[in-house]
Amino acid sequence: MTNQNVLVSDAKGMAITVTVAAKKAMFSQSVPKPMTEGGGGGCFTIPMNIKVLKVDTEGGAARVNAWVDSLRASSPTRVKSATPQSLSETVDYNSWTIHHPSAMSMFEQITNASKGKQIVMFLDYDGTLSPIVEDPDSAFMSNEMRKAVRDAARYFPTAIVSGRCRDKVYSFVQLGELYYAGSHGMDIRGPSKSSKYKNDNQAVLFQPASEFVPMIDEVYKTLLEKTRSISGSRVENNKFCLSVHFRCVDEKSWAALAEQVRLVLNEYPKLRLTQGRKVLEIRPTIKWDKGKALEFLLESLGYANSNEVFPVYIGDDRTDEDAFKVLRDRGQGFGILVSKVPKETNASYTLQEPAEVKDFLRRLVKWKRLSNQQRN
Ligand SMILES: O=P(O)(O)OC[C@H]1O[C@H](O[C@H]2O[C@H](CO)[C@@H](O)[C@H](O)[C@H]2O)[C@H](O)[C@@H](O)[C@@H]1O
Repeated sequence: MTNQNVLVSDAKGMAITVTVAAKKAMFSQSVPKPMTEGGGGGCFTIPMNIKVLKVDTEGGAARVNAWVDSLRASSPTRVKSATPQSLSETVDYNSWTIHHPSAMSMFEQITNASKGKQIVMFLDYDGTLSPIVEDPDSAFMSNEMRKAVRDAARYFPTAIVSGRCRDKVYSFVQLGELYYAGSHGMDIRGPSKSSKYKNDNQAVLFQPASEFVPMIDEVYKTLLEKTRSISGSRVENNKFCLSVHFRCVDEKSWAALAEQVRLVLNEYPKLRLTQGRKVLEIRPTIKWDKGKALEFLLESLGYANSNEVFPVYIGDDRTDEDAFKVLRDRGQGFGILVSKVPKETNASYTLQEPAEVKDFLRRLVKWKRLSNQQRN
């Protein structure tokens, strides 16, 4: 892969800048070749591919039930406590943490593995920087978390990688010095504020799904109409993708809501479904996800084929697994899953909740400051 930029056109014929490797990854079947050198963090992983929920016209009821079961399994209704309650929960939890230890308890091993390399930080938003709340418009991040992210960005190039629309996630984070990859990586922008990592000759702007915007708008309007009678349902327009929220819907109506999604999607074979935390996400069938966005950003930062980079990706969602898998396949850096409950994951380490993410970022900044002082 090279770090050379090329111009391609979006649907409106506007020139946008993409790197050669990103263009290749987007339009070909092949995934960029995994790196075999420069491995960093430990990888105790259970191989797992993110579930892409298939849309078919037959067996609709079975399909809808499978989605609902999958939504339930991936987003436990209530976590009573951070610590497991029953003996079997304790056994499950303990064996899971052997394979995915806490990033706080493994802090020294992590920083040792990163020595001599540039840490690049990738942060998911919902459930990672902000706690999960019922109203998606109120998922604010605390000022302490903002400060922790700002401090981290002083030492490490930092990107927010979110399923949200880029403008929306920017309005929550409000830090101009970061990279933002909104709509599951389908809308990437570099820092707007001066940053020591920004390369002005290489404006990062990438929107691989722009031709889908009219279709997404159409589906958004149709879904709003079709789901209006389902109390608590909500459809969120994330520009290049949509989220259909189940969180405030009575579980008895989940199948009805999922059925509406299925019926609408039957008309759009160029769209696919993925799922997050009590949410079904509708997005274009292009080969682009958070993992591809991570690779694109690394390349834009000049680390396409470098052994001197140590990417750290922190996320809580199934869609973050694409990025964890990229890091595992590259054997570079590591993923950290934010979760209080055992989950299948390609992440190497875990943190329990956003408060721990903040502590981890603070500790990393403190460690970096100290090691810089010792060097000078
Ligand atoms: O990639 P992310 O930044 O994690 O975004 C994924 C989805 O996050 C939001 O939904 C989730 O958080 C909401 C607020 O806490 C919560 O109400 C919802 O149940 C969660 O699924 C966002 O609203 C979605 O559009 C994103 O796709």
